[in-house]
Amino acid sequence: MVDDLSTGHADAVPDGCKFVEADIASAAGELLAERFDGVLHFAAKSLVGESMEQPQKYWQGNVVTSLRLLDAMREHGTPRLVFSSTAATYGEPEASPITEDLPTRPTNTYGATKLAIDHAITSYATAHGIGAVSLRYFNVAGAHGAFGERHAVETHLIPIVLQVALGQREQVQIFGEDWPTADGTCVRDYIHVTDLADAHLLALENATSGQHRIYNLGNGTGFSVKQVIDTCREVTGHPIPAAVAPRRAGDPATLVASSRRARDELGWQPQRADLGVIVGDAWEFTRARHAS
Ligand SMILES: O=c1ccn([C@@H]2O[C@H](COP(=O)(O)OP(=O)(O)O[C@H]3O[C@H](CO)[C@H](O)[C@H](O)[C@H]3O)[C@@H](O)[C@H]2O)c(=O)[nH]1
Repeated sequence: MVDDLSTGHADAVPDGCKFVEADIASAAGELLAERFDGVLHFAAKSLVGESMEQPQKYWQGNVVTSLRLLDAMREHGTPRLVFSSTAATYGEPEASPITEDLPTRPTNTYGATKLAIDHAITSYATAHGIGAVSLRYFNVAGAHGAFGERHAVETHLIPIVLQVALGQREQVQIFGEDWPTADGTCVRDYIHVTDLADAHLLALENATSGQHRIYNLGNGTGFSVKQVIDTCREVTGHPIPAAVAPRRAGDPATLVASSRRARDELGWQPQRADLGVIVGDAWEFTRARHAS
C-alpha cells in the first residue's frame, strides 16, 4: 500500500523473508540467482487516470518489467509467484458481484496492462511449472498500525476524504453524479489491507506447480462515493465538504467482488469487512502521521 518501501517499511518484513529493493527492469535476473522460495510481485504503476494519459508508462513499467521478472524466475527455477492483479481487468462487468469467470474487458490502460501480465503468467506457469496465483484486488483501504497509504500524489478516495477531515484540503471532489447507480456516484468494494495481506500468505501456501489460479479479493458489498464520504463524516466527526466534478476517464460505474472462490479454495476469511472499521483504521493512521 505504500509507494516507497525504502522509507522504513523494510522493517516490516517477517522472519524468513527478505526485503529487496531493486529496479526489476534491470536486476531481476541477478536477484533471483540467489535461491528464493517464491516471489510476491506488488510493484506497479496503478493510477487509472494517469494510465489513460500516459499509457507508455504502464505498458513499459508494468508489462515489460513483469516479463523480465518471469524470465528470471524461469531461468533460476523460482517455484512460486503471487501477483497483484486487479478488479480493473474486468472493466464494466456484465454481472455483479463479479466472479472470476466473467469476461475481462478492461476500460482503462492500467487494467489492460495487468490483464496482459495475467495472460503471460498463465503461459509461464503452464510451460515452466511455476505455481502462480493472481489476486484481483478490489479497493484496498484501511491501515495496519503504522503502515498505511502514503502515495506521493494522493488520488485515492478514502485518503483524500480524510485529508479534508484533517483540514489539509478544502473539499473532496465527487467524480460524477450521473452514473447508473442508486445515488449516481460510483460504487466500489473496499477491502482492509490486513485482510488482503492474509490472502497473500494463503496464496503462497496454496500455490501449485504448473497452475495459475486467479482469486477476487473484496467483501462483496458495494459502497458509493457518497456513502464513503458519509462514513468518513461519522468516523471523524468532521463535516467534510464535497462538490460534484466531472467523471474521471476510465472509471467503471460499479465494481463489487464475489470472493467465494478465495474463501472456498484458500480458506480466506476477511476479519475487517465493516467500512467503519476500514475507515477508522485509516483515520488513526492519518492522524498519527499528521501529528508526527
Ligand atoms: O477524489 C476522488 C477520488 C476518487 N473518487 C472516486 O472514488 C472511487 C474510488 O476511487 P479510487 O481512486 O480510490 O479507486 P479506484 O476504484 O479508481 O482504483 C482502485 O481500483 C482500481 C481498479 O479499478 C485500481 O486497482 C486502483 O489501484 C485501485 O486503487 C472512484 O469511483 C473514483 O471516481 C472521487 O470521486 N473523488
